[in-house]
Amino acid sequence: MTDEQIATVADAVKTILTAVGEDADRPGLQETPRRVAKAYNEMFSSLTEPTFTDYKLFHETDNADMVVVGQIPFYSMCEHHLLPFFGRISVAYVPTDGTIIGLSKIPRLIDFVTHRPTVQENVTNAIATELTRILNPAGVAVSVAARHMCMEMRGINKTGSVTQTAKYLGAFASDQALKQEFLMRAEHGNLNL
Ligand SMILES: Nc1nc2c(ncn2[C@@H]2O[C@H](COP(=O)(O)OP(=O)(O)OP(=O)(O)O)[C@@H](O)[C@H]2O)c(=O)[nH]1
Ligand SMILES: [Zn+2]
Repeated sequence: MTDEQIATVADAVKTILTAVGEDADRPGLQETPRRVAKAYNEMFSSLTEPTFTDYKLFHETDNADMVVVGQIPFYSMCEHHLLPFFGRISVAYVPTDGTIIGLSKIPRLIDFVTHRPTVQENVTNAIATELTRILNPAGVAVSVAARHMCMEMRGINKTGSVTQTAKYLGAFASDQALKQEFLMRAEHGNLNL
């Protein structure tokens, strides 16, 4: 966000504090609007990036087995309440023609799709869609498990409930054994590390 956008968000936060009945000028709150604006600048950082471009592809392997990156932590904000949802994402793809992506770029892609107001289903689908665009792989699998603060600290108040979503494309959609192997490796493959 620009300095002007940060100032606008800070003004809006001060308005909210006053509207809910706080004294926005009391000492403990004087810096709060600007802190919240800076926090939003981090949490919504990908709104200033139109597309995900920060990746390199390699063609150094003839490996056609699935690559699994499991249990990647993420934080996002639900677009309905602007409250956090967070959890873990497991991603797998089956390379085509030995084309692979730098491993760190998968968590970077997760940051790109989660650092904006969104819903869990969109996070799940966007990761699968972007990896398909980038890698044209033989298959993509994405599994997301998350806790939603809008279901825990307000509303229905169900503490600890876990929402699970998944997207399977290509070989993972057509081959049940491959899907099962992904789920097994994503959930249990790192227990001894
Ligand atoms: N499908 C989906 N729903 C979500 C997600 N995050 C929040 N929600 C839901 O969005 C819905 C918004 O429903 P509304 O009825 O418009 O809002 P509300 O009155 O605050 O709903 P309650 O949470 O039931 O009090 C709620 O059911 C939330 O649980 C998400 O990632 N995916
Ligand atoms: Zn919500």
